[in-house]
Amino acid sequence: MRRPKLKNSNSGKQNRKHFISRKVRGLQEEKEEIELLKSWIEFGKPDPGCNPLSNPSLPGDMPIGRINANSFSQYSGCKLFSQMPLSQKTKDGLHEANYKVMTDIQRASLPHALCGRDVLGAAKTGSGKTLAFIIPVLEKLYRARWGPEDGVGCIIISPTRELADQIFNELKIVGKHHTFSAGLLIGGRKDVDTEKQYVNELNILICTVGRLLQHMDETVNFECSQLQILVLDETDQILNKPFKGSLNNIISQLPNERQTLLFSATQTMSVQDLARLSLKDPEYLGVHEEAERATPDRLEQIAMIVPLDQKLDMLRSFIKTHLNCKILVFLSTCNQARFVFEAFKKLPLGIPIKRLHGGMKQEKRMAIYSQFCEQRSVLFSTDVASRGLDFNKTVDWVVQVDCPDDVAGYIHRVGRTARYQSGGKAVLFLMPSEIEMLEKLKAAKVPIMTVKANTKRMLPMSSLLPALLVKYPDVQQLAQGVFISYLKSIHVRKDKSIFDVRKLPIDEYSASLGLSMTPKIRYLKQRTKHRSDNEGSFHVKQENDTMPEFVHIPREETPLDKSNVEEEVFLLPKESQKEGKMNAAEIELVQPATRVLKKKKLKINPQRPGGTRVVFDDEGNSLPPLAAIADTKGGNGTLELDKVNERYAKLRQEMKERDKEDKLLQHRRLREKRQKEKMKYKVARPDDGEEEDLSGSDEETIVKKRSKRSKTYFDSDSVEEQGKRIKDNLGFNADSITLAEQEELALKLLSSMHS
Ligand SMILES: Nc1ncnc2c1ncn2[C@@H]1O[C@H](COP(=O)(O)OP(=O)(O)OP(=O)(O)O)[C@@H](O)[C@H]1O
Repeated sequence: MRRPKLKNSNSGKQNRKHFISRKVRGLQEEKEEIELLKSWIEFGKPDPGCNPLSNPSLPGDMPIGRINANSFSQYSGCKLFSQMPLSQKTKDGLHEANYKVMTDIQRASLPHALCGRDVLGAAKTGSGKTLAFIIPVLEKLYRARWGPEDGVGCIIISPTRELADQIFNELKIVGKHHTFSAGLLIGGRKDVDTEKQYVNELNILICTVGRLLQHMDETVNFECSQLQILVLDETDQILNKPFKGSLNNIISQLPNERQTLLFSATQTMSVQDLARLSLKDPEYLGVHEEAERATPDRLEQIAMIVPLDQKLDMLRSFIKTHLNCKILVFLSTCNQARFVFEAFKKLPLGIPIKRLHGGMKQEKRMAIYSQFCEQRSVLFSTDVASRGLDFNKTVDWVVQVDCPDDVAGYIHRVGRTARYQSGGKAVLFLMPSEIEMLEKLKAAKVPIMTVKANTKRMLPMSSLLPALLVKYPDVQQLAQGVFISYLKSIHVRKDKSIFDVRKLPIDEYSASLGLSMTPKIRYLKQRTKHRSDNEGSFHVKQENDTMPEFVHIPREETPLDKSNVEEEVFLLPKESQKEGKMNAAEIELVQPATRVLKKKKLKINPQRPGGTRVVFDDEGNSLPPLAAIADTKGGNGTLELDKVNERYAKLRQEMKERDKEDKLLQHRRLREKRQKEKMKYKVARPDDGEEEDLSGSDEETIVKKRSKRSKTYFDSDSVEEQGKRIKDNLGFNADSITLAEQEELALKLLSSMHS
């Protein structure tokens, strides 16, 4: 597009001056506000270890902020956001989102978090923990005058992609008037390469563990050495398996000098966890510890004893009698979510149904999640939706068809309803063998009432399934997958006093899924013996009566089977596989029963050239590379596996070290570059005493630099076209300069270059 000619150069100059002086005035005001906030926060900061909830709240007619030269209004204990030492931009964002009165966790944690302390916050589900960390993040970066040249200032880590997306949206709402750039970095997206290009330009990263680690490992310039604040949402989950290893890796790459905020409805942190996170005198704020119940007050909870083979009938009856409700149904495995969804699609319930599980494509997951927020429907989900998700506070019923792993799992699942000030209901189907769970729940202050299911009014589902399975072979395959994966999900659970696979009515369960024959499950008595001989050690099964074990005899593979296999592996403790810590029982779950683990000796011909690398012997004759480690002395050309392993380990080590050196070098270069840019920028900042100099090139540098502080939201899935997307997202800020103003500036630059 051609630049329009300026008709009147005088009026152009005047506009320019007007614009620049307005900008400078804005900067001066910002500087003064920051000074005020810093003094106010310092003046009224709560004593370490105190819970601000116990402080009296501020009377309504008290002045807010500076009272006289050296004193400020009290903020620890106050009830309204407007009484807190927050920037006007944050206050405006909160006001527009209709956030006025703080919740308990916000009242308790904000005063500590605002003055830079590490915080461990625990409060019931739906009590507003998200704002309790978003506000300190915005404020910390604002008071540090964080800008694009400063790079990543905050990392918020979430256990699931949907929760990360929800946090990102909340940040966009509350941080609307700030100029920071923020990015959503979550797995399951194709365009990681585009993310890599922009990740260093972002100030706030909201990410899942895996994607963050991927950037740390793969993005050449990824730099977070200036990190100011780290947030872990659902901390207890992130600190445990399967995230534990990755999180340790991430933490090791972050600077220790930072503020850390940890939040969850169920905090089960150990001293080691605190040490891992290098927390400094953290403030523990468990605001509902003294409460009578661990779950929201407006939540009604009931439990029903339902035998395994009647669960589907009960579920169908339940949904049919609650067609006007939004219902979230939890199942143990992806296979179950798939199967139940497919079956109910073919036997309609009279209400829209959806499914959500980890085996789905990311775009689909996001779409389902958004649809369920808006639409009255039934969502069949795995625990992927059990934590943090708000669904617009509109879920009426949470139905747990399968018992959760533990009490914490239960609290998070039921917490998807009765959020903030709304009410909700939850029902738990318990098998007779799982009744002990009720005691555990009651001991953890979960008020749950047992009701008797009215089996007479139960609508049959299992009786309809055999015909359905005959008609749809793909659903039949799914049913078989459900059978296997459900048994495995019970088998891998830790609490054996409740979850005992031997107590399950296997044949009845198989029949209730519509299967004409129970899939072959060979029960083996666990026998573990470690034997070592000359060839090394391996596991063999041995007699042991304590725990049964099962091995699934694989069927012929079909496309559906493939997905089942993925899920079955998913059900196993992944990290123990990775870390080589699987016990014999777990190994048996993944190995076909007939597979014999044998250590083979590979034979090679040392004279046969192979590969491109040439190795020479003492006489200068060329040898293939592996010949160097072949047992040539013995004369049989046998390749010693130990030597091979040793060699590979050495090579791996070398590569790791080189990789590390490269990364360090790259980081150093980048830091130097940033430092230079920052210096240039800081020299040119008006708050360093240069705001008076508004003529000539300095003034242009200031405004140009400041105008760069427009906001970018980077959500790599939100717009189709990459380049367009990034451009489109620039300039969200109401304070940022308009296109006409930018053109004007560019014009001035050009004319000053020519003159
Ligand atoms: N001060 C407030 N005023 C009004 N609504 C609020 C306030 N704080 C939070 N909310 C609303 O309450 C709901 C629950 O908040 P949030 O998702 O932060 O809860 P949570 O404690 O993080 O829950 P979970 O433990 O399930 O993650 C959201 O819809 C949020 O918009």
